[in-house]
Parts: sequence; C-alpha cells; structure tokens
Amino acid sequence: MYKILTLNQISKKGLNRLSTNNFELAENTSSPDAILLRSHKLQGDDIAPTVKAIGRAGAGTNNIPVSICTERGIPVFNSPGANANAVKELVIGGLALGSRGILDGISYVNSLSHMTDAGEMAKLLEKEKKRFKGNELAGRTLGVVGLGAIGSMIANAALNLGMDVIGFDPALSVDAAWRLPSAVQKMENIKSLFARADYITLHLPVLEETRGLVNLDLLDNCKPGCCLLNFAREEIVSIDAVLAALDKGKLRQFITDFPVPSLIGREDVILMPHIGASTDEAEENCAVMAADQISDFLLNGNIKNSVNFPNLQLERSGCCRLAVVNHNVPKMLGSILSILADANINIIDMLNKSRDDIAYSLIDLGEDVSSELITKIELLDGVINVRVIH
Ligand SMILES: NC(=O)c1ccc[n+]([C@@H]2O[C@H](COP(=O)([O-])OP(=O)(O)OC[C@H]3O[C@@H](n4cnc5c(N)ncnc54)[C@H](O)[C@@H]3O)[C@@H](O)[C@H]2O)c1
Ligand SMILES: O=C(O)[C@H](O)COP(=O)(O)O
Repeated sequence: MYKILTLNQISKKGLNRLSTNNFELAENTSSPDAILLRSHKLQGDDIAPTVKAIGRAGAGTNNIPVSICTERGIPVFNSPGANANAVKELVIGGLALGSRGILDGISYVNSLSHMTDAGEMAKLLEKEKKRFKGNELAGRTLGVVGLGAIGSMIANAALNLGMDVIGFDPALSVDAAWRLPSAVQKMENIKSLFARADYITLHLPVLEETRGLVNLDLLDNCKPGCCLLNFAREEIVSIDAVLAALDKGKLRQFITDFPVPSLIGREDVILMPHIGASTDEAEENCAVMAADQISDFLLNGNIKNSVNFPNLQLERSGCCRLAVVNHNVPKMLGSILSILADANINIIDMLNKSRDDIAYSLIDLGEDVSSELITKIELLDGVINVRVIH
C-alpha cells in the first residue's frame, strides 16, 4: 500500500484513479511515498525521506525545489497542456477587458442603484456610454512570449479573432513548432516583439533566466499604449518597471493573474486571483494526468512527463523489477549488471536513459533478489536509490 500525501485541493476525478487496493490518500502523514500538489510552496525540509515521487497537478513547478529532488533521486512530474485551454480562454477574456470599457461600464451601471425610472436610466446610459468606448482586437498585433501549450493555443485563437500574431520562444520544442499556425510570425528576439505588439501576453516558465525578464529596458522599448498580460508567473515581470511604464504612459494597461499590493486600486491595472487554471475541466485533466503518472511510477517505475528525469517506459516482464537512480557517470550500469551477474540472476529486459546529471534504469529480473544484493547496489559509488517493484 502506497501512501499519497495531498497538499492542495486535488480534483476527485484524479484521486479516484488511485485505487484503494494500492493507494492510501492522506492530507497529513509523516511518511508518504509520494506527494500530489498544485501551487503549495514545498520546501526541501517538507519532503520526507520516504518520498519517491512528486506530482504537480498543473504546469508550473517553481513551487517545488526541483534541484533538491533531483539530488535525492526523486522524479517531479507535471501535467503539460492539461490546463492550457482554461488559460487560453481567460487570456481571451483579458484581451476583451483590455480593449473595451467592460469593467468601468459595469461599475457605472451598478452605481445607479438609486434610480427607479427605467426610461430615465436608459436615457442616461445612452448619453454616458461614450465614456466606455473601446477598440476592436481585429487588426491589432498580439505578441506571444512562450509558444508552448498555452502560447500556441492563444496564438491560434487570436488569429481567429482577426489579430496579427507575432511570437518569441528561444527554446521551442519540435512538438510545439508543429502545433503552431504558420501565420504566427516568429521574432528573433523579445525586444523586437515588444517594439511591435499592441498587446503582449506572457506564457513562459519562471527560470533563472526568465526571472525579471520584463524589465525597464524592455518596457521602455514597447509600443506606446501597449497592454501587457501576465498569466505566467509573478517573478517574470518587474512590478516597479510596470508601474513606471504605466506612469509614463508607455503601457496603457497591465492585466495579471498574480496581484501584489502595489498594484491594487489602479485604474490601469486589472487583477485576478490566480484563476487561470481554475475550471472544473482543467482541474480534472491535471489531476487525472498527475495521478496516473504517480501511479505508474510507484507500481511500475515508469516515468512520463517528468521535469527532472528522463521519460522511460518498459512493459513489465520477469518476476520483479529493479528501478535504479544513479549519477550520470561512466561504468555505473556495468557495475550494477555485474552484481546481478555475480549472483547468477537472469535479466529478462531492461532500459536505461539519462537526463543531465541523472541516469535511470529499469531492470526486469527472472527471479526475486535478496536484500543483501540490493544493499550491494545501493553501496555502489554514484547510486542514489534503488527500488524493488514486485
Ligand atoms: N495562470 C495560471 O493559472 C497558469 C496556468 C498554467 C500555466 N501557467 C504558467 O504558464 C507557463 C507556461 O505554461 P505552458 O503550459 O504553456 O508550458 P509549456 O512548457 O508548454 O510552454 C512554455 C514555453 O515557454 C518557452 N520558453 C522558455 N524560456 C523562454 C524564454 N526565455 N522566452 C520565451 N519563451 C520561453 C518554452 O520553450 C516553451 O515553449 C507555466 O510554466 C506556468 O508558470 C499559469
Ligand atoms: O502552473 C499552473 O498550472 C497554474 O499556475 C495553475 O496553478 P493551480 O493549480 O494552483 O491553479
């Protein structure tokens, strides 16, 4: 029985995938085998020595100390693309809010609660509605920074709204490139995207190199009257730079899913409480994906959609399986296999892959192994952890 610690509200549809024969779910346990979470900020010290895997029901893993997990041989999984449609729809809503007098118009109408005569009210609204006039999105240029699961969906939707779309992504994967409509014009650098776009939307992860990426220099370079949308992460945008650009009129509006106190109360800012992925559908998709990945890892050692381990899946064969995590250095696999050979244990099937400093092997054996043999493998210099999966 594997114990799964859940640290956020995870959709029932996902939790139900973890059958009660193999898994026990707990909101509080000191010795979990795996952790399932959403945006809970996890510290290294919160990860008990028993933890074998961490599943993020969502896209961003910046709330998880991934490098500490890698050092400890713990794969971290996420749910790529599972909430992309939800974010896309909210960003389209954001574009509408940024181009029309929707919020001010609604507030104005609600301020008329003292009026009792419908005819008088209609007359007043017809007179005042010019204050809430906006612009159409069609014909304007949208700059998309980060053309992965979310960025490519938004690019597509914006083209369908009649917008011109330009994009920047220095690390575009082959799959993402296939998904991208050819009408999206690829920019050589982020500066030229900022200089050309009427609306700019950010859809990249927070990494060392993207922290504070949207700074004074970049915003000084943007088209006057530009509207910036941040549904990616707070850390990517310098709030001081945004406030300066708004005050100078360089930016007309800032719309973000990541409010901070200094943004509250400004008319040129629209704040949402991190609800990009908060739909029934996205929460279910993410939870199902994360739960399935954790389940397959704990029960079979298979790895799919890890952000720090190689992806590796092997059909089960033989009588038991060894899952070995080691440093990606020469001779490791040979040393492991010679321990098995010296013990006369037959290998039925195996797969070994590496990613950066980590290597991972699944080895299916013809017979069960003793704890002494496992200890021998564990003691090899460079081995991080070994699991026997029956
Ligand atoms: N507001 C929300 O609720 C919400 C929901 C989902 C995701 N997110 C955020 O959005 C981010 C993107 O999500 P996704 O599902 O599209 O991820 P993704 O991995 O599919 O796409 C991210 C893209 O950003 C690109 N990228 C990396 N560095 C870049 C850089 N310096 N400049 C431009 N592009 C760069 C990558 O190459 C990749 O194509 C997540 O990391 C998360 O932080 C927020
Ligand atoms: O990275 C993500 O997937 C989003 O920020 C969603 O976060 P949430 O699961 O806490 O809503």
